[in-house]
Amino acid sequence: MKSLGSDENLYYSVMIEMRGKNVVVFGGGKIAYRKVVSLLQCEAKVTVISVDFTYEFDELLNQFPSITLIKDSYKKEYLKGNYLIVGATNAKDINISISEDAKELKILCNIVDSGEASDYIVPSVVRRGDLILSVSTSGKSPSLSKKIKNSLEEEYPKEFEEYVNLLGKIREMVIKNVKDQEEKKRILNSLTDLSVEELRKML
Ligand SMILES: C[C@@]1(CC(=O)O)C2=NC(=C\c3[nH]c(c(CCC(=O)O)c3CC(=O)O)Cc3[nH]c(c(CC(=O)O)c3CCC(=O)O)/C=C3\N/C(=C\2)[C@@H](CCC(=O)O)[C@]3(C)CC(=O)O)/[C@H]1CCC(=O)O
Ligand SMILES: NC(=O)c1ccc[n+]([C@@H]2O[C@H](COP(=O)([O-])OP(=O)(O)OC[C@H]3O[C@@H](n4cnc5c(N)ncnc54)[C@H](O)[C@@H]3O)[C@@H](O)[C@H]2O)c1
Repeated sequence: MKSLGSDENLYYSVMIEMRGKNVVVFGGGKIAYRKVVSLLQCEAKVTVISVDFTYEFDELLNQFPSITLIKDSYKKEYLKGNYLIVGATNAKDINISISEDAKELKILCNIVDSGEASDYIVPSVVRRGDLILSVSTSGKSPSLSKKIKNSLEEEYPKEFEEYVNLLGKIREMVIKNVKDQEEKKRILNSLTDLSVEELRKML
């Protein structure tokens, strides 16, 4: 079997259910904010530790009361009990310590200024309800990821949210009612040739 990767990285793409899981983010700047928002949207339980915070973090407190903000500098003790760690300070040496300490505790970390020190990296994402389009360049060019994301946003407009919902509902009906395996597969594959209007009529 052929190995997948480029020379440096062999990333495995996964989708993680984050609801209720503890995540600690170090840093209170622009990049930390971006990571925190996407984690909160997935209903993770986020604690942010930073020497200082941009004003946007105060606004987050109103919108997501589950967030905890702690004004402090990095300490290893903050890592314990977390499912994921994000090192997003602007201090390279601190980010490296976060990575080393996380490895010792066997907790996956994302270090925003070093793909190498990260166990996982974050892709550029387009969300249309349950349709999730993720783009990564394995760290080679986040700018290209963003550019491709922007073109996917146009190619897959908001209507795809309803489209995927309908496909999901009809798929369940087909799985329940069609027993023949080949016939089931044929029908499920053919559903994606139908328009939203045609799918709506099937319900
Ligand atoms: C996708 C996105 C998700 C997110 O961050 O949420 C993301 N970066 C985004 C944007 C962005 N980041 C940077 C720029 C400036 C232009 C440029 O450098 O190209 C822009 C563009 C902009 O801001 O306009 C600078 C940058 N990024 C990293 C480094 C350090 C390094 O390379 O080592 C530096 C240099 C810092 C310096 O200057 O020294 C590292 C990483 N950034 C990643 C993700 C991971 C790899 C993703 C991949 O494989 O493509 C990885 C490895 C780690 C991680 O963060 O997970 C988000 C898209 C936002 C969107 O979707 O709109
Ligand atoms: N991954 C990405 O997408 C991406 C994009 C651009 C930049 N970066 C990198 O991310 C880093 C952070 O960028 P930013 O714009 O958010 O920086 P920033 O200067 O706005 O914020 C840095 C934050 O780290 C905090 N901090 C510093 N030392 C700390 C410590 N010891 N303990 C706790 N908190 C500490 C500061 O108080 C501040 O809130 C940059 O150094 C840059 O290299 C990453």
